[in-house]
Amino acid sequence: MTWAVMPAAGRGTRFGSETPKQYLEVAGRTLIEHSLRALLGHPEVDGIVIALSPDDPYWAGWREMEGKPIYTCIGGAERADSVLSALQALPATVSEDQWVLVHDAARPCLRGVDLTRLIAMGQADPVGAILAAPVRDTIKRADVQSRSHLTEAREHLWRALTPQMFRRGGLTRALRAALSAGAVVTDEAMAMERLGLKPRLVEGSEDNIKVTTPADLALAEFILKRVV
Ligand SMILES: Nc1ccn([C@@H]2O[C@H](COP(=O)(O)OP(=O)(O)OP(=O)(O)O)[C@@H](O)[C@H]2O)c(=O)n1
Ligand SMILES: C[C@](O)(CO)[C@H](O)COP(=O)(O)O
Repeated sequence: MTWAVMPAAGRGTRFGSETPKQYLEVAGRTLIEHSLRALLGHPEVDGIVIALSPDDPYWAGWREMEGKPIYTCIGGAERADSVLSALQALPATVSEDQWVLVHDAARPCLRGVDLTRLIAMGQADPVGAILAAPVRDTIKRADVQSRSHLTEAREHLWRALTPQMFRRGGLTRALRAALSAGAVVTDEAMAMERLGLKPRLVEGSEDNIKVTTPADLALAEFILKRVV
């Protein structure tokens, strides 16, 4: 069985709305509620800790959903700080060896079949696993004038998604080490990679999008009304 943590303390600056994007509504629910239901509706997820911004007036105050407990904590300045805060706020009954899923509140389109595959492959792996999507476009590396000067070999390029699944203790130690070294850590796998560990990439659905800009919100609505 697994627990989950959800970084939901962002302000959505790239989205540009007064209301933080995780509280915007699509297909009848807020993004955070879609993301919570995708996790807590899965039979192998036992409960969740959500990291919220300290002055969050939008949080609905749920204490359970789909019969699973919801706890909250205060997030931090960066996403990694929020994830670490939520890991530390997990119940004491969640042991150091227990698997934990980290999923963005801003990814409302997570499919149950992808979560099932991630949990199965992650639990069989010595390091852990993340959902990811193979890159389908040609990738260019640009110079300072935004001119293309190199084309990356794309057969080994993936886009990292969430959830990302690691053992509570190992991920906590990896994030603490990265943050105390002042490293920029944009996902959990990066913290593990810094320690020389190689998380398993588990192919997930292309439509498990992260809502970052208004165009993404319209796409999320289309996806949620059709296939998820
Ligand atoms: N200090 C932060 C920053 C982000 N997040 C969360 O991490 C997820 C992914 O981050 P992102 O899409 O970058 O959200 P924001 O930081 O809100 O967006 P922006 O960078 O445009 O401000 C989101 O669910 C966001 O709420 C968080 O918990 N704590
Ligand atoms: C964790 C993540 O969603 C994987 O792609 C991504 O790194 C989050 O980046 P953001 O800039 O915090 O949205």
